[in-house]
Amino acid sequence: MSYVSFHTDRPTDFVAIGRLCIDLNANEINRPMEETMTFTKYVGGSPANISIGMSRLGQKTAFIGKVANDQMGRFIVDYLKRNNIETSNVVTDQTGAVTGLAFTEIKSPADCSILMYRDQVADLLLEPSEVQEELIARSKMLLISGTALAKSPSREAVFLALQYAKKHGTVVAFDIDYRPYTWTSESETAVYYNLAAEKCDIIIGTREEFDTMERFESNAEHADQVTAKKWFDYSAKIVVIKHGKEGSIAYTQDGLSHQAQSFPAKVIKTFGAGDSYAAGFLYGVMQGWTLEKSMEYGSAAASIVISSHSCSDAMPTNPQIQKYMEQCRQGEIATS
Ligand SMILES: Nc1ncnc2c1ncn2[C@@H]1O[C@H](COP(=O)(O)OP(=O)(O)OP(=O)(O)O)[C@@H](O)[C@H]1O
Ligand SMILES: O=C(O)C[C@@H](O)[C@H](O)C(=O)CO
Repeated sequence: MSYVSFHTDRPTDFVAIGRLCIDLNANEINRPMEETMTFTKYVGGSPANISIGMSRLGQKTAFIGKVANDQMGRFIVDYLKRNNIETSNVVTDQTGAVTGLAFTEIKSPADCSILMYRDQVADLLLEPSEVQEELIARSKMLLISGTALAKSPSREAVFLALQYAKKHGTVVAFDIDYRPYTWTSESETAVYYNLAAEKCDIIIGTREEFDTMERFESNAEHADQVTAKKWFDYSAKIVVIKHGKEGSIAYTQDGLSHQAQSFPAKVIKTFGAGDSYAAGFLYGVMQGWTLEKSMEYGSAAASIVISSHSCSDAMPTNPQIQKYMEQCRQGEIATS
């Protein structure tokens, strides 16, 4: 059964709005940042990673965002183009803003963190007037990502994009993507996340991210079902709650729940799991697959990415995911 219906006649499958950044991933892994000397540069930012994932899966993909007018900004745009992502709505900042940097610390497969440099970043300067209505109108799905709601004018740009999506019947997916360092307070986060989630068809987040959204509500048990139910009174058709290695659960308007286990992985670092999961899952939903199959696909994509050094560059293609799933079935891949 299909829980969301798409305008299948549209030329663009998927458009994401939000941040385009740089990841600098530690080359010397299994040690603290203090002892890390070299890094490899990749395109980063959760919605950028998801878009790259969707494009690798063969979806006609576009991006709405803002980059710095410097070498890093040009590197990002060039990488998107090389990955067949339309950049007609990627605007170049003219105010001297910089590119956000995420330095990753990989102390162990289970203990990774990100050190962010995000003062005066270009991605949060996207103006509402820069969002192309025409692009959203010709896309089947719009993905919004929580971090873009953290500051004006990017916040208003995302709300305008949501308005355009409603007007044109574009399906909206919301990846909560909570990055505390971008926000002023948890109360501010909860208010804006709720305002955005009300307008979305598919909401994806971790248990902890939903807890942040529920700051002003009573869900003392942190019950996934209680979390999901609230959104069906607004626009949601699917609510996905992720539980790391324990897998994920999706709830649907008809009161059903759908579960997925995680796949084995030889984990290098855990970040990027959520982005690859989102790409694989949303791809499945767009193909009209069952939620179980879509979640399984997302979980396999996540295992591939966390077994790799990068997030964006490691986003898998369909043959890679299918091969990985088969190898897991044959018991050829064991958890590290
Ligand atoms: N250690 C792990 N081993 C195997 N699969 C994992 C592991 N961690 C996460 N995953 C897979 O990735 C999916 C999403 O992971 P998670 O719930 O950690 O999301 P997230 O917190 O948004 O990720 P991120 O670390 O990128 O922010 C899980 O549902 C699971 O399938
Ligand atoms: O989201 C960020 O800004 C950092 C990401 O680019 C990084 O790849 C990651 O954390 C993936 O979720």
